[in-house]
Amino acid sequence: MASLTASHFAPRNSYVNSHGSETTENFVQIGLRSQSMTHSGLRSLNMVDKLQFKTQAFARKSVKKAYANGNDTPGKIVCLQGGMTVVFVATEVAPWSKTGGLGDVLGGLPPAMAARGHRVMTISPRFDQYKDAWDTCVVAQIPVGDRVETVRYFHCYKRGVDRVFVDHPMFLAKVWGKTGSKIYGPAAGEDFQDNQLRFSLFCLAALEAPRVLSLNSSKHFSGPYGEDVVFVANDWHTGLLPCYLKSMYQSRGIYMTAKVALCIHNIAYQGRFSFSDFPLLNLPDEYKSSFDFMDGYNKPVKGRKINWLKAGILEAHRVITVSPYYAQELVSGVEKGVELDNYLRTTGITGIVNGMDVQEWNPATDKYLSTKYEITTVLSAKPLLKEELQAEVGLPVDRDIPVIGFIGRLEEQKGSDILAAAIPMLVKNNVQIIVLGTGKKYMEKQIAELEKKYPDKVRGVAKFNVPLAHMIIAGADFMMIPSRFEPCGLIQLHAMRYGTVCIVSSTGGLVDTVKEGYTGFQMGAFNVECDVVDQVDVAAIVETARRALAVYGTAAFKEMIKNCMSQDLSWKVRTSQTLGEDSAKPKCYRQQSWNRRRGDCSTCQGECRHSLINVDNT
Ligand SMILES: Nc1ncnc2c1ncn2[C@@H]1O[C@H](COP(=O)(O)OP(=O)(O)O[C@H]2O[C@H](CO)[C@@H](O)[C@H](O)[C@H]2O)[C@@H](O)[C@H]1O
Repeated sequence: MASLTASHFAPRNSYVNSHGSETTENFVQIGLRSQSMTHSGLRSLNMVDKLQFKTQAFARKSVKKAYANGNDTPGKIVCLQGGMTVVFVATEVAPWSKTGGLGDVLGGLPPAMAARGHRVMTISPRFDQYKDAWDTCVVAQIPVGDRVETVRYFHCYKRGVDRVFVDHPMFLAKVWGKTGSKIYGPAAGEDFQDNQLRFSLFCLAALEAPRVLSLNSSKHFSGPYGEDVVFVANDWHTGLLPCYLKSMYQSRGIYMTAKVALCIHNIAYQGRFSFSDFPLLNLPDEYKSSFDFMDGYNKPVKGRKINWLKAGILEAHRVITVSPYYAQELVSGVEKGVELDNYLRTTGITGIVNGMDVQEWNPATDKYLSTKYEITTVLSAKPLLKEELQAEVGLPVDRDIPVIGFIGRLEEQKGSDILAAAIPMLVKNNVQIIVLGTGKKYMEKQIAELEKKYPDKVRGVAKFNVPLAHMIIAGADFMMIPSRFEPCGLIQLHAMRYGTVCIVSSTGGLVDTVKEGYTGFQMGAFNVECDVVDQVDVAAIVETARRALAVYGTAAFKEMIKNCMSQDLSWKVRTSQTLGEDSAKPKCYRQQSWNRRRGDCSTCQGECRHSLINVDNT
């Protein structure tokens, strides 16, 4: 069976050449949880506590008090003397830069951390002239390849977080914009030739920032961040960060207490390059073995390679990922671990489910919706929003026709090709299907052809369109998420918050967050082979959609809408859930009795899906 490594994945994280990027989060969650007043939380903190958690009791008490008082903004919160200094490093930070979920997480998690009393910075490239970020006039000289480059730091302070942007022509001159695929390459699926130099420069600039910037926007903190820092690196682009920390700083007595947590948002993108490129990275030879990698692919060169993500995994102090079930999948074997499973089994990996940004995604205040709503008004608001959505995309306007939405990159991970194969059968039902996504050209074409064939039933919008994404999330009755694999997935969280019932494949975070018959419908795990569309999976989509459509409009469906909306899916609650009471419940780490259709485990009656899977050998 072809592994997920094959060059199936598109651009933004291109694949065997340069690759995806995303966020940071789990580690933060660890930090959050560390204050969540549970034993297990503190236990799983063992890395963090070595860093800065010197006054845990005080911190826990203060946070408890702050939340008891309803405080959730940094302006109001008690300043925690025992809090951490956390620096998130990622190529995307919404709303300034975003091609997918990485940007979302970097947008939402840091403010949640700050609200807990931590001092929090994010660092990302300055891809555009962001109107709210000012030139600090601080520059740094950064060795990159065989030359030295000057970077400038731009800054703004939002929701308690120092947002820092690294300015250099390798970012801004190439991209000029926040959502284009040009963050990683000139077009979808292509990488910039100099991506290794770009992200090497970015990692070093990120390591300099906490030392050279003196930031004073916060009421609670001022001056440089200093050296007692927890860096949260995200995905392969930041895999060099722990290597540089050790080789260029700690070897000189700097950052001696600093640590790096590496968060994997998507292991399919690893940053594999020719082995002969190693000297470009300015690392001592002793690091070669951490990068050394053999695979059977010819991209970008045949044979021996360097692998940035592998090095990040081996050199970071801790490895985390975005859901417990994905953590399990990553260590389960070569297919889902994409040839890094054996290293992860050695280092250990902790999975903590993502939260979502409940400010950006709030049906009660959503600026893209003409009708705002919450749980008590959802049943009257949704039909209106559905009609608007139908009119917007040019489908027949009829509130009684159930609408299924799909939002995501059109590529194998997201299973848009499986959905396309299922659509001719799906449209035999009384249903409309709206697909919003960009990605591989042949998949965009597939959707366009289906639209031509079924003009009254199918719409495909091949654009990155945030307002329309909000309209679909609110106006659709169901959200279809047929991913071959899904580390966590944010679409289903957004959808549930808006009372839109999800139909999901049983993988990664979709297993952890969508409960069969209660908040959605599970389709079972799909074949991860990317170069085939498995007819069993097509049938699973058709059969599950039929099951969901049969419930549409019934009292049970209304109940599901309410179940979805009554969950708190924010970062705040996520963190306390995962490290809090759920970690005390019985766990089924292997989920041997997993029922792929029902989406739960008969041994634990589903409880295992909320447990913290800590595959930790350290
Ligand atoms: N055409 C379009 N127009 C407008 N908006 C669009 C869009 N296509 C996608 N989006 C938006 O981009 C985000 C995608 O979120 P996903 O969780 O699917 O992320 P992705 O796969 O990129 O991220 C990876 O990282 C995240 C974060 O850890 C994991 O949840 C996920 O499983 C992993 O694959 C959503 O906010 C969605 O609305």
